[in-house]
Amino acid sequence: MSGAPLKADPQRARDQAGERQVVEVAVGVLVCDAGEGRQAFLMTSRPEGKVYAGYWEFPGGKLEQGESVTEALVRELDEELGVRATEVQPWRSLQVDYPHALVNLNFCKVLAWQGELAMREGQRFAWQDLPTRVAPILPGALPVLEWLQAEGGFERA
Ligand SMILES: Nc1nc2c([nH]c(=O)n2[C@H]2C[C@H](O)[C@@H](COP(=O)(O)OP(=O)(O)OP(=O)(O)O)O2)c(=O)[nH]1
Repeated sequence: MSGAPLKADPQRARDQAGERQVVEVAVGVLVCDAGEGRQAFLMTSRPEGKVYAGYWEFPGGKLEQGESVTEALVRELDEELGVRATEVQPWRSLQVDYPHALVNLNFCKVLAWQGELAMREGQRFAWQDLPTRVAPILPGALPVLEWLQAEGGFERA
């Protein structure tokens, strides 16, 4: 990853500015076949009680001690969605400077999983294509939409 972090909500003060550790996060873009050569991707809303509650994002969460990105993502997808990811492809990374934390987002494409989706944290979910129909979207999820747009295949019929 190169360049300055994306600064979210720049008008707000930063917590513990100067002594911040980078928090590693594993994020999954679940992709499914939407027919006629098109694809769709899964977005979920942030549960109550978390920062940016109600904002739409991609499922995932912070790495625990000793975990790899893939291990953390498999665990988070099980905890949040009740599925077992079986094909995880590391994709892009991005640093975001939020008022609450400095995070390094490790985005992976999730191309296969076992089990039915079950929102275990009371979140909402929506299969999306481009342009998306959900709002508001978390600042650190917005760049993903540009990357998907650039790749093509996710536009609405
Ligand atoms: N899951 C996810 N997190 C994202 C995305 N974009 C983005 O900036 N983030 C940020 C928001 C949070 O600061 C951080 C993820 O932390 P989190 O609080 O959701 O993680 P967690 O599930 O491990 O939470 P917890 O156990 O501490 O409650 O990454 C995204 O698309 N998905």
